[in-house]
Amino acid sequence: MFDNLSDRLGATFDKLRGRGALKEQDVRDAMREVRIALLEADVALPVVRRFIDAVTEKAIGQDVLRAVSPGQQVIKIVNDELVRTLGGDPDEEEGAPAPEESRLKLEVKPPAVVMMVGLQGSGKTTSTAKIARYIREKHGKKAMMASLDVARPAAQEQLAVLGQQADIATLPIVPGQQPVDIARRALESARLQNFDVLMLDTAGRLHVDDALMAEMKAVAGAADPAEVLLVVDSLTGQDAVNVAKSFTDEVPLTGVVLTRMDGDARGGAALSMRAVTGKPIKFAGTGEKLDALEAFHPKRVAGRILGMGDVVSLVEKAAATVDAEDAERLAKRMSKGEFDLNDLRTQLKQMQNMGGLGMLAGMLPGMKKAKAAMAASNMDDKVLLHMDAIIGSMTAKERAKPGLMNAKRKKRVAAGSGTQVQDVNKLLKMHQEMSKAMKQIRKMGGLGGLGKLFGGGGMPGMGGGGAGAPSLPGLGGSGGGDIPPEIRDMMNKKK
Ligand SMILES: Nc1nc2c(ncn2[C@@H]2O[C@H](COP(=O)(O)OP(=O)(O)OP(=O)(O)O)[C@@H](O)[C@H]2O)c(=O)[nH]1
Repeated sequence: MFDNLSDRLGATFDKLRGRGALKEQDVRDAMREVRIALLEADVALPVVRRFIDAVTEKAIGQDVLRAVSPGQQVIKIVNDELVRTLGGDPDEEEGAPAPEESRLKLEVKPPAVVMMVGLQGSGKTTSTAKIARYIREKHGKKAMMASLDVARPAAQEQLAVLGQQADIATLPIVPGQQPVDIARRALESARLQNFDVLMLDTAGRLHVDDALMAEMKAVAGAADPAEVLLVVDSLTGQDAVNVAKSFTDEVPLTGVVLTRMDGDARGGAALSMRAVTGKPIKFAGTGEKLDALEAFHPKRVAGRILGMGDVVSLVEKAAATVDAEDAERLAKRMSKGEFDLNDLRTQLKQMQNMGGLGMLAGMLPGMKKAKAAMAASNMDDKVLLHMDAIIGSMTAKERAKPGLMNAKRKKRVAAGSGTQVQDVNKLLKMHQEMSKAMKQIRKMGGLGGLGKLFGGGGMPGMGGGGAGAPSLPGLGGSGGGDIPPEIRDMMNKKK
């Protein structure tokens, strides 16, 4: 699991922290954890080996040994290797477009044929419509779709329905016509009607077999496709990679579409795919809706693998421990953009239940600053108890509006809670940062939105309906599996 990878890395690198230099043995110990995590994520063994070797070699190098923060250095090396394994360049600029090899090559004499192949149920038909739509939105090109699936009853109708939904032309169905003939008719029709692109949705099978491959070859021969995209279900892990390997050997694939990335928190298929097949992943399907398709960005996916998986385990922990009533009250307030010291107190209680402050803050991308504030004030879980006492010594008014407190009141509160004025100030500073972070998270659709991205439930206490908590209004996720652009940006920025 991805959260295992980050858990393991976190635990291992915590041990490394503060030692000043990385010893070979430390790196090897850390890599053992990485290896287990990757294998658990269903990454193919040769890919795991290559990955570990590459990281080990770089990590034991001179530069790393001189580093101030060895743990972080290794995390960076692991991250960069993830990006490379996914087919990206770790040094590319933030916000750069998808790598060249991941882009569609449509600059041929129109109509450019995009042939979709894959097993039954992989999401081929849905992806065909998604890509036709994508081509219109991102390339400004007009696409026509044709289904060559004469094996599955109603497959052609399914594509026609999707075409209607997305306002994309489909080739009229002629009952009884065979795939190669349909392909020829589609080409002719697309040419006559001046379509830029022709999407061919081919038949699937339950397994790779000779008849299927023969049909794919015949269609490719007749249609001379500019792109042959293999659609595989990322949830099937190494099976997806094996399917891809079989197709690669038979059909001139130009790229891979990984569907159901919205439900795949492990990324094993993504990590193995390129290394095993040598074909770039061009798109990731992120939901059932027709706009749930992303150009494949290795850096983003690497970021998700390393960092964002934390959110899932956080969600699970939260679901098990958070008091549902508190959570609902807090969510309501936060949905109005309110977060005072009473809320902070509730939140602190929940954080304690969930394993402490630092852990929680470390998990939430929006909480970076709050975490820095905590680190700066040397806050640990003992301080968490003090904070509860400090807030308990304030008046109701002060809890609602902490800005009201003057120096004299702060002194009183400190005395009343058995702490120092500087502790009170630290707490206020932290509240400020958290309240900012909360607003940011709220803007992004709430933690529910984050949780849903990775197939987890929402995060109770902060919105979204997690197991064991009621569905909370206001802050819920953005629905579906769509990744809101803000979160996408955030995932991109997060290293
Ligand atoms: N969550 C999620 N669901 C998807 C995704 N892509 C496709 N699906 C769903 O998966 C199911 C199967 O998709 P289809 O497009 O019918 O599969 P297919 O490969 O064309 O199947 P055949 O035509 O039988 O070969 C549908 O319910 C889709 O909505 C995705 O990226 N995420």
